[in-house]
Amino acid sequence: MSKSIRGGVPICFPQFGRTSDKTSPQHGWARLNTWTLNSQTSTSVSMSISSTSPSTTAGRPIDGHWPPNSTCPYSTDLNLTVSLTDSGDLSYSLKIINNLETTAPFQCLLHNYYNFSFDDGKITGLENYECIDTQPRGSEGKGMAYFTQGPEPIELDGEVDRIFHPPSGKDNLEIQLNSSAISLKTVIITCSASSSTSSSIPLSTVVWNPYIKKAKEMGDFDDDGYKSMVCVEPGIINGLRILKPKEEVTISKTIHVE
Ligand SMILES: O=P(O)(O)OC[C@H]1O[C@H](O)[C@H](O)[C@@H](O)[C@@H]1O
Repeated sequence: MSKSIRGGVPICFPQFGRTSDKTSPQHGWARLNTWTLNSQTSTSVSMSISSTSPSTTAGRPIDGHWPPNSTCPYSTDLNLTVSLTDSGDLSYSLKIINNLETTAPFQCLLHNYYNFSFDDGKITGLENYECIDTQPRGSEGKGMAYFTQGPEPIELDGEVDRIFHPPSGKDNLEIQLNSSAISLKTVIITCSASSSTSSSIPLSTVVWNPYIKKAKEMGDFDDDGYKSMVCVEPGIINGLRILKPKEEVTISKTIHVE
């Protein structure tokens, strides 16, 4: 097992964050293990990883579904294709496959890092989402704050670590980033998820910037690295989603700059 890179798009699977099982790594095993390169062209690359591969370690799933030290009851494969489209967009397709005749609970999140200016960056597209703010400001002090995101853009003003769940009926994400880090161009992130056994799956997202103190605490991050980045992390993280027997779930994401 290795350390995940801090940049690009680490894949968080089968959970986002930590579980009460302290032996289970933060954000799961998928970003910590080596993926197999399956095919490559000048504009695309396809790779995969399997929970049952002998080289995949720390493959513990989420609480209550896989007791510590038990044999893995699941067999899930992840197939990822990243490609550059004819119009210059970057496109991701991540397929999560349950190989068994039993169910398998999971969460999955694409932990994208973007070049972004802390000072003037603006994030839009999350109005009416239900926000869980893990780093609330002012009188709310420590703990969590819960609110509905208004129409105003999200700006960075300190440590930001917020989870946004969509309002009913809004399954697909479309988020815009604007900042001088990208010459005030707009980065448009669109993301959707579907299943082989049902229609679309609602997508949540996390917005994260570590700010000064956390940036200093992270050994693999420049002290002032927080000034030029933001993570916008779409995923299936509103509770656990249960993969049905043999079900396949696909998360598709496109990054477009205009
Ligand atoms: O340091 P990592 O394990 O890569 O996690 C980096 C960050 O990921 C997400 O954005 C979480 O919401 C943050 O709480 C966490 O700090």
